[in-house]
Amino acid sequence: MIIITPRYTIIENGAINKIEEVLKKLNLRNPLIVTGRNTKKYCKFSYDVEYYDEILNSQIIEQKYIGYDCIIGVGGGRAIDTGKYLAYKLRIPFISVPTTASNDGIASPIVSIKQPSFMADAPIAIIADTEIIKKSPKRLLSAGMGDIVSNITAVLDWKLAYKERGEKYSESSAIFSKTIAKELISYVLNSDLSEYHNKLVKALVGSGIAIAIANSSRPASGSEHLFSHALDKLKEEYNLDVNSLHGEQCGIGTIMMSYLHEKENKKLFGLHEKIKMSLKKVDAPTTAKELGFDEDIIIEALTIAHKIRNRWTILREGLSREEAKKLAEETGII
Ligand SMILES: NC(=O)C1=CN([C@@H]2O[C@H](COP(=O)(O)OP(=O)(O)OC[C@H]3O[C@@H](n4cnc5c(N)ncnc54)[C@H](O)[C@@H]3O)[C@@H](O)[C@H]2O)C=CC1
Ligand SMILES: O=C(CO)COP(=O)(O)O
Ligand SMILES: [Zn+2]
Repeated sequence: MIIITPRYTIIENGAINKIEEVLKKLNLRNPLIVTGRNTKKYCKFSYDVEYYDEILNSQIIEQKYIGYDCIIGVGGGRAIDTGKYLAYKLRIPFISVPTTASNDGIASPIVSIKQPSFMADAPIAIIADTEIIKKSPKRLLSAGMGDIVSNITAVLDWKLAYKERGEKYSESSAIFSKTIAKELISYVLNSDLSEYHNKLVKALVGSGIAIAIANSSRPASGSEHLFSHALDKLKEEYNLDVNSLHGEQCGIGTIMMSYLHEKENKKLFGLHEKIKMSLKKVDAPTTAKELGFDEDIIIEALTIAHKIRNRWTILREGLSREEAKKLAEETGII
């Protein structure tokens, strides 16, 4: 197995000014920037720029991109994912420049534009400017916490799949991923959050690297992500006007899935309450109402989540409507 991890990871104030230096070190000369409309203002370089939504809405014709020797993704999760995808299609390196810390796609080798997600290559470099990230909308930084607490249930699910289904499992990736989440939860619950944005970016980068080492999203995506993907599916199917974020949905999913794990393992007693408290402390949503969904949608998402992909989790063969309603009620989501 080949494990690809970033060669340069710069996480500091003003890091964006180091792009040229990093390009030089990597012997790259002609990048194409992929960004969004809200983040174009950070692309003050003399390189060509394309909007990620335009790339997603058109067919990628390789001839159009001849001459570029790398892609730089500047923005939130969608811009980064689109840049990563384009780089993968063109077989050129990808440099990740997050302008916020809303999910662990910053460093992961995964492209998750649509389900099922797929393994591309990890970024060759990550340039995370903490000055820009700190100023990004608070809501995006709260969502990032949801994508990190997810690691707790993702790892519990992964171990369950190993025990009940003999799935390949890596204890080192699992411990790495789980520790990242535990440390951030502990920091959030016991601090004034003055360094939250810094710790969050590092946690998200670590989580992406755990995915790269495992060569699977297993360390960071379990039943809580299945629930989030199910919500995305229902949003599209019913054309719902809800602008919930990936990390926010995953956070709510983690509260519910950790409760299911607690019921099967007394040692985990109190886990879902602790996760909920950490989400509340950073102002992330912890109820269906705060997330923007009707109760019925939450229940439906819980009943279809196990069918999203072939991934064994605490949901096993699925929840009935009654079980789903009870779970959402008992955890205070509805
Ligand atoms: N590849 C992977 O491993 C992963 C990929 N994802 C994907 O990421 C996407 C979600 O990403 P999100 O960042 O939650 O949403 P998003 O990419 O839609 O960003 C939300 C909004 O925030 C704006 N934004 C970003 N930085 C900003 C800044 N500094 N100032 C002002 N506005 C800013 C963006 O322009 C966008 O309008 C989903 O498509 C999800 O599937 C999520 C997790 C992991
Ligand atoms: O969101 C992710 C990890 O945080 C990506 O995982 P998926 O494989 O579930 O798309
Ligand atoms: Zn995620």
